[in-house]
Amino acid sequence: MIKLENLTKYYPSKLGNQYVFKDITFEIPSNHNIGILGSNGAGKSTLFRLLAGSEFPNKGNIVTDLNLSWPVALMTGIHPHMTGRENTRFIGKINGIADLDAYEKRVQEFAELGNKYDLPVRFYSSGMRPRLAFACSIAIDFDVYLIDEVTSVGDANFRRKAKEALLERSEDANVIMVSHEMDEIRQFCDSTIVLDNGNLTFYNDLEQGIEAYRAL
Ligand SMILES: Nc1ncnc2c1ncn2[C@@H]1O[C@H](COP(=O)(O)OP(=O)(O)OP(=O)(O)O)[C@@H](O)[C@H]1O
Repeated sequence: MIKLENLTKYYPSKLGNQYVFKDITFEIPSNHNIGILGSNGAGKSTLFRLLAGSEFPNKGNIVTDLNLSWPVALMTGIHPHMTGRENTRFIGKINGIADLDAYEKRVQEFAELGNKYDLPVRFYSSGMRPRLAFACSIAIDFDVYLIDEVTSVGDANFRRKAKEALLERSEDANVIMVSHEMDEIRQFCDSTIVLDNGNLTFYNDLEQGIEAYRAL
């Protein structure tokens, strides 16, 4: 269960507070793979950051009994001055992984960074960083994976591998995904939430949701 309770989120600006969500109460249905759809600026990434706990609401709460990932492709929690290996162990530790050696090995194998795994992340290319972040996330058994544009992770080969890993994981876990690619939404999701003007609408029928989004 993930509940948004009287949730308000705004960003202060010189034009006044810019509200993304105003006093929203909404339950994100469990046991669904959900695509979040909405126009540019509708609040998809903001919702993700709130779900992942990397930002807080101005008012209200998000209540959940599930273990949610951080947004998978994003660099949340990766420290540029630490090596890939050090980041992995740090992330493993804060996520309560008991066997850190096994976790480190899984991440190393999946990320395929070669000897760069032992260099500080600030020396990584822009494609290598999300590979590390993705590997750190997929190697943890979360209940729900928050996926922001999986198409943006690494090169074509890595993207294929990332998609396969996610599809495999979605047999036991669920995904909540933001993507502007409807093929990707169809591949991973069975339902959608459409964001429009600060409102969230759940569509149990994926195609109906895509149609509603296109009609915006
Ligand atoms: N850090 C911030 N400071 C100020 N305003 C912000 C900040 N982050 C987001 N916003 C504003 O909040 C609104 C929602 O932005 P958000 O990035 O969540 O939209 P989105 O649906 O993910 O858009 P896109 O499809 O373009 O990625 C926008 O109006 C944006 O300008």
